[in-house]
Amino acid sequence: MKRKLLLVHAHPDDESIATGGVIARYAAEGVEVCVVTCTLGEEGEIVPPRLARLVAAEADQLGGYRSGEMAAAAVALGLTRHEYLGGIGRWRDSGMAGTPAADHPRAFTGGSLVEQTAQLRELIDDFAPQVVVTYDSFGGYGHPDHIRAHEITMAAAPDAPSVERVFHVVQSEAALAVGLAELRADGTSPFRVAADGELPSTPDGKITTVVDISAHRQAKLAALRAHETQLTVVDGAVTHFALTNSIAQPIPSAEYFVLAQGDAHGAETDLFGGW
Ligand SMILES: CC(=O)N[C@H]1[C@@H](O[C@@H]2[C@H](O)[C@H](O)[C@@H](O)[C@H](O)[C@H]2O)O[C@H](CO)[C@@H](O)[C@@H]1O
Ligand SMILES: [Zn+2]
Repeated sequence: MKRKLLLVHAHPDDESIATGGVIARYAAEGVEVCVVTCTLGEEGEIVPPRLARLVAAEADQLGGYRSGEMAAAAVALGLTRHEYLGGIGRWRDSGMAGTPAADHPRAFTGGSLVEQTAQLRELIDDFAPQVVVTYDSFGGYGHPDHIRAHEITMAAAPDAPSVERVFHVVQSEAALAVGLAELRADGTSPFRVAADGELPSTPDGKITTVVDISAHRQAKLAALRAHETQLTVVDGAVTHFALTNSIAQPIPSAEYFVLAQGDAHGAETDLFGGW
């Protein structure tokens, strides 16, 4: 049976930041991979000064520009199917918690949970994945759109006939600490290295699945570079990245998951393991 993996993300860039390695790995292994992105990331900040006026408060063109970044990242990852929830432009980036963007009439978090869940379920029934990946209930770091993406996925996926496993992608506490220590020891990052405990992570005792993505790290880096409005990739002794907040973050050679539903047998190092 053809293996199929579906990943549900909030903004263009999340697919590469959180799961770029597993997308590249499984696509290379012949798994059919589909990413659903819930918004166009219209409310994002912008790194390159030459693009600064695209922001929502000025030309309000960032969403369209990021759709192009998303397409380029898909090519870098070997991703062959990408969907926007409800169709491109249906749901708008709600902004960080507490910002007025949440009041926009098309804001993702202001939309109907029932409608959005039905839109996702329609995609799941059409694609028929055995494995579905999204964020944990905190959305990874608390962004309202990430939390809503978790909510609709956990409403739509578990009882879909094809779905056998649902995973939450998380940051490994241990891998993050090692990566930050390497960045501090290297001492050459142009960005501030996050302090221990500053970035959200999951205790490794809760992690069920560690997928080695070292063979696909270059594809992940290329996909990250495609999202130039949102982040900077720093090449060097310790290749790392920083979002628009200019906080240096490591790029581990594995991606980490917590099995939220399904049979854990054989899933220690492979989302499809044991089958
Ligand atoms: C990775 C991610 O989810 N990015 C979101 C996030 O962007 C952050 C936001 O602009 C914050 O104010 C910055 O300090 C941080 O560096 C950014 O990563 O929220 C944006 C607005 O909702 C969203 O467009 C972006 O994809
Ligand atoms: Zn996001």
